[in-house]
Amino acid sequence: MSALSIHGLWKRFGTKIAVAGVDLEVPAGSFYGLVGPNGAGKTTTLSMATGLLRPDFGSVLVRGQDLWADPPAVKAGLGVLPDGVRLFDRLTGAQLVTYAGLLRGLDRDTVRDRTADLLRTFDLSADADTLVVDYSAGMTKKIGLACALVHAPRVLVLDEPFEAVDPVSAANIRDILAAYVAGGGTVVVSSHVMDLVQRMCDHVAVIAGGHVLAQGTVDEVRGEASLEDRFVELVGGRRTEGALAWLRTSSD
Ligand SMILES: Nc1ncnc2c1ncn2[C@@H]1O[C@H](COP(=O)(O)OP(=O)(O)OP(=O)(O)O)[C@@H](O)[C@H]1O
Repeated sequence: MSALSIHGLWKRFGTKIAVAGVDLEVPAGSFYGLVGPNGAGKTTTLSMATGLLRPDFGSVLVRGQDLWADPPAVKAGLGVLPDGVRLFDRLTGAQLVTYAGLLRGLDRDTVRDRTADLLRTFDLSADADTLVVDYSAGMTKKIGLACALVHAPRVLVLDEPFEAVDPVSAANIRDILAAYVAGGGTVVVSSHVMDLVQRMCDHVAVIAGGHVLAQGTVDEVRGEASLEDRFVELVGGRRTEGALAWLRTSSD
């Protein structure tokens, strides 16, 4: 069974078609990368795939269950790190993770233990009592990830989890996610870092202009090339030649 199965997903904002008939099959137990240029429709797709944004058309099955038929029930099995959604940042880091755990129906003792574990793992124990509004961008990402993990979901959907995260924390997050996948979980991540996706993920989809251009195992999609070269080939768009001529100091 697929962990996530998306069929014919469409979303329009005014005259802008952000997602134009996206189909994705995320096998259970896979580490799935979603890549695409700015404005490709990744965040819109993931928002619809996680119950944050209602699609105009299309269906989303999470482990065989129709998400939009019963969002609260199906969302219970998902852990989500949305991109650009405001957290309740007037809470401290510890309060925010606690709140996320209680909201997911965990008992207080379990929430207390897991919150401490997560803060330690993400190197945030020293800032447990700092307001999230005062966190750096990378710390905010990590506390968001802790909130996504606290109820031990079977499927994790993470929109740009490594953005602004320092290299040591990124390596820790990679290890945590790899162990989670090894333990039977499924991870979907969007990222702009092709090298990271090539090394970390076993499956990948390339999306541009609201369409899926390629999907499959990383080796199938990249063929003989690196994922980055294949991405540029699929998406096109290297158009710097002759651009911004006025920026060159040699034109003085
Ligand atoms: N709420 C909205 N209202 C209007 N247009 C939107 C809205 N959200 C997204 N869009 C548009 O939909 C398109 C896809 O946006 P989306 O955020 O899904 O792209 P993305 O692939 O996540 O991009 P990036 O890599 O830059 O984060 C863009 O053209 C964007 O301007």
